[in-house]
Amino acid sequence: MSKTPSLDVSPADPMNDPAALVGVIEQIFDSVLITTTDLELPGPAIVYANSAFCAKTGYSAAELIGQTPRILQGSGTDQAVLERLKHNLLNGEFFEGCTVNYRKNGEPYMVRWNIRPYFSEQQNRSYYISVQREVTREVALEQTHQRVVESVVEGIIAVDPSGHVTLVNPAGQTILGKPDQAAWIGESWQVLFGSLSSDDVTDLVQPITRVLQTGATLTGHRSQIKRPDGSLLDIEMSVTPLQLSPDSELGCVIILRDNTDQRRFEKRLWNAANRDALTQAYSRRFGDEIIAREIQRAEADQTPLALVYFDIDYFKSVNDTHGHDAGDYVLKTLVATVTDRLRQTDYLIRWGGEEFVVILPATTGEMAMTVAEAIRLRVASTELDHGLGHVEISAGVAQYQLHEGFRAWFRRADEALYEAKGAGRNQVHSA
Ligand SMILES: Nc1nc2c(ncn2[C@@H]2O[C@H](COP(=O)(O)OP(=O)(O)OP(=O)(O)O)[C@@H](O)[C@H]2O)c(=O)[nH]1
Repeated sequence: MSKTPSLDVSPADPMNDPAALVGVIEQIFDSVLITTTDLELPGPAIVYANSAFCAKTGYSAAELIGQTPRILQGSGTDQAVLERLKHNLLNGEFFEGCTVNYRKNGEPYMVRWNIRPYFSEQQNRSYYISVQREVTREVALEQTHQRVVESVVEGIIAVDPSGHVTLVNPAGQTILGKPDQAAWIGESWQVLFGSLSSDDVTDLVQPITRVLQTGATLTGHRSQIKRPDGSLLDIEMSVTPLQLSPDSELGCVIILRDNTDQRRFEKRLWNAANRDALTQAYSRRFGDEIIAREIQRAEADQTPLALVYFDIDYFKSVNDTHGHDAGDYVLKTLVATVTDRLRQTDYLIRWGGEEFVVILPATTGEMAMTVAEAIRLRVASTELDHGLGHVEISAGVAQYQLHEGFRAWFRRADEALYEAKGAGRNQVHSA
């Protein structure tokens, strides 16, 4: 029986081959520096610097050997980090930190580095082995991100896949009315809305929950919230899901935009375009739009629609006796008084001068008579300031007849008003 010949070539073990290890250290991208362990001035001496270190700092190996690593330090070097470094090394502990170093040409760069004490048994000598990586771009990027997050006017909230808050920027804190980020970090995201009313919470929590469940992005969700100090805020919310890996749970980034000023501005613009500047009743121009729309709806749905056309009795004498400003005050008060009596769905239009039209959707002529009569009584019983006493109105009421069109409808109401005036004023007539 023949014996299998044994191979006497043992597999190579690079870890036992100093030349191979030096080759690795010379080849890696990170800088490696080995120094003596003398911490007293002038400090440890460099005994080895790899090619990456030389390339990064601009020094040759010959220039570095025997020097102290302090030649890398400068005005921007963080002394607190160096103190920690010294403390750790004196205690024989591992150190890791980040600071500014300087190249041979004086150019600063950010470095993240670690140092481990190493004791060589064979040579009975100890070293500090330091591995360094330039992080200038990463730090700059991180600082830029942080500045952006801190300076944007939108509130930014980050929620990790376990549902915990990891970031609330200053705008987010202001919008949610709680200027203390620390109170939220690490908390479950629902806590963010804990100080809002339950309706507001539902309006915000439900859409966020949906994003976390479905992964579908939400944009432009509008909501009005009441902050802890009672102030109302119009906000617009967008929620973008975040997934770290295909099978992980979803986190998200919530963006809150405070639209209060914009909405206020839009409302002011809208009012300027559609309301009468003196009384804030709807303008005649917008009134035409309302009437056309309501006629169309009444014709389509076959629902009743009524109109009250009224004007102030003897208004000329208010102006003549008390002046134009007093007349303006009477008109404003009248509009406030009548508006107060109307439903949200009714429209009060300043038709011109001291004439007004009220459009009452889903209202019969009979019901409109009751409304007009109530308005008449309320106006007559409203005591005006500045010793003006009270004013009275006369009104004509007409229900829309299908397909008659606005002109005919309005003419009937006008005739009813004329009758009311002729019959002695301070009364309501029906067409
Ligand atoms: N102060 C003020 N007066 C206005 C305004 N628009 C119209 N008027 C005045 O309203 C008055 C309307 O007078 P008339 O049309 O004679 O009607 P009246 O005095 O109310 O008489 P009757 O309607 O017949 O009871 C005029 O004096 C107008 O100058 C306004 O915006 N401000």
